[in-house]
Amino acid sequence: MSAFTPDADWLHWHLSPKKPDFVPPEGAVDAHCHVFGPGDQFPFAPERKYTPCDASKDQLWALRDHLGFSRNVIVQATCHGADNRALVDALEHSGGLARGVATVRPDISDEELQALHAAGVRGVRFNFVKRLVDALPFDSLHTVAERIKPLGWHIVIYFEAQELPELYDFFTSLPTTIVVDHMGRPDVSKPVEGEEFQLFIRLLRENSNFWSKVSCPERLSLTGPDTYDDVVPFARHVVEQFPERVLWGTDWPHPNMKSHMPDDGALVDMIPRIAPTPELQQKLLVENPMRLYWPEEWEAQHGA
Ligand SMILES: O=C(O)/C=C(\CC(=O)C(=O)O)C(=O)O
Repeated sequence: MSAFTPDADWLHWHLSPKKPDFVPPEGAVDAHCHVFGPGDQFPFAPERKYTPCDASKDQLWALRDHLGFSRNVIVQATCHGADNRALVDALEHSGGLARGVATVRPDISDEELQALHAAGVRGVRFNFVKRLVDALPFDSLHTVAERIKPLGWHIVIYFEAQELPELYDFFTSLPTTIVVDHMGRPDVSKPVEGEEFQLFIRLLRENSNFWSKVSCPERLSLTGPDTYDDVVPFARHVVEQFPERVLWGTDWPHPNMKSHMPDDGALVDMIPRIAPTPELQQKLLVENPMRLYWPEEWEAQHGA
């Protein structure tokens, strides 16, 4: 039993997701997911803005296998703050099949950075979503960026589309590969060719170090929890325009979902709708995440 009580409106992840009709290619990577707690072993951060249920590494591995995936990229969520112990524990018990994206403070020691790298961390996350976190000042984030660049790490950024204009110049000043969570959370009531989403497309087009996850239709859709039809054009546009720089993830255990809880198997079945050819699926699910998170292994198998 966890030492923490989930928020009263917390939705638990889907306990019996369908077996996907879509069979992912061999070596497919779930490139955005989380582990939470268990709270009595890995306490949630005092500064958190939500309290989740526990969601263990073993439950994540079971979902991976059920969906037909082979590897995970586990992303530190704000409920754990800069305490990466639950993440590191999962990485150290993954048999090399998981990599991590941590949250670190500017004053982290070199020894702590090296230990995170040894565990399998390959990036840090900058979260700007106000309901989740009070973001650090730009100069502090620049300090983190300069500290992690020598390790070859990248930076995952999470923001809402309406904030992109004010964040744009800061983002393009960062010195590493940048991965945008969930396409920058577009307002899908607006057109793909509209000003708001085209600013995001310009960010990717004019900056070859920028990647995007085409995940989380369940967070973005206004048409409800069946097919997320209104999100498909946005994700498909990004995949077709930037096939070498896209990633996909389940976002299990789907923190802070309020309207419904998606079936992870149904999320997998959306992949052919946003990546309609085997070549695009191979890049999205295997080549791109392997190049970013397991580059040595990928280059050993396929050349640089
Ligand atoms: O899990 C996600 O990608 C999205 C989240 C949670 C999150 O990012 C966090 O807690 O760090 C959200 O929109 O509430």
